[in-house]
Amino acid sequence: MEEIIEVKNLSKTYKKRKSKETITAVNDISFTVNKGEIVGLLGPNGAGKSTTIKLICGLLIPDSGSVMVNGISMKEKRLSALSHISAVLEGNRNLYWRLTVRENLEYFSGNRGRSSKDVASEIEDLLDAFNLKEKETELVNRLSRGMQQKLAIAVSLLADSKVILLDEPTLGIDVQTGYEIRKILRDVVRDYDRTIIISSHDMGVIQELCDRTVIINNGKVVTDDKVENLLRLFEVRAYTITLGNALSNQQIQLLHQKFPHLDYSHHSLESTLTVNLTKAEEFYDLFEVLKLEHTPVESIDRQLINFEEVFLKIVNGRLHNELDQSS
Ligand SMILES: Nc1ncnc2c1ncn2[C@@H]1O[C@H](COP(=O)(O)OP(=O)(O)OP(=O)(O)O)[C@@H](O)[C@H]1O
Repeated sequence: MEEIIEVKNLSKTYKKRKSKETITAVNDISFTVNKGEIVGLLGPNGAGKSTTIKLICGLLIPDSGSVMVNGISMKEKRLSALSHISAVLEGNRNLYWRLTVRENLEYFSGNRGRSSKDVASEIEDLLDAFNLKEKETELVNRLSRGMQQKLAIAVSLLADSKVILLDEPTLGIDVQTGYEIRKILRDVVRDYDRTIIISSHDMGVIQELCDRTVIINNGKVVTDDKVENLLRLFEVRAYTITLGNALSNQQIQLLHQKFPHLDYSHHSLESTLTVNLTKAEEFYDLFEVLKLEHTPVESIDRQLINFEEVFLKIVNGRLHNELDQSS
């Protein structure tokens, strides 16, 4: 696969104005993005996602490390590298507020050197696909936040650049418009044959749209893998076992020795064990311990894990344990 973005050992610190305190927002981050991929940048608040996006689109200059866009160094040939990138940044939608929807589409495509004849039919298609046809003569400052976001994404597609960076595309947008934006990104953007990097908190966006996700925490890459691999890593081994009786202290101790990440809860109505099993044989170990006190098993459910849970496990440092167990 052909690589279009290479982020190498990127670091960026900020200085707080008043206290002069230094904040390391991005700390030696490296990853690559191949042509045609949709890659999600995921991470908790303050992880460094927006800073990474701003470094990739040249809005910030790194303290160290490099960004290559289509083989061109952002540091050495900034304008040439930037000609391959369109960015829709959070809180700054790069639109002219006193122009109408259609005028924005026409203006920005012209701005990127495309003739109005060339883009005429594309503009019609985008107005349709983004459900903005009815609003084409509306001034941008009269549009809702969701419509402005859709327009900003449409403008980025018209710019004809190879890479689109979307920072939090569904943040602060209602459920319906969020769904529409995801659908547009899934259906339309793929037709436009673009490479996309999306930063988001929205697990729906990551799970539905992204081929791969780079998870960032405290300015570092924690994992970089296909969404389906991350889901599989956790999904196949998590079981919840409902017991007929409470466990004895000896049983709890033995189970914790064998399964360090086991969760045991006991309420007046129910006792449950939640455990990640690496191999089927581990069931025998578990049942041996239950047999000591003839603890009845009422049910065994394999847990269906969603991406949100996977994400929490990863940022809470559980990934390495899971990886160690699976190797
Ligand atoms: N201009 C700035 N000046 C000082 N510190 C900053 C600045 N911008 C970001 N930071 C700090 O850098 C760290 C990373 O911020 P960044 O916005 O990149 O994270 P993020 O993952 O995008 O967070 P969020 O999801 O909350 O938007 C945070 O601790 C943040 O407070």
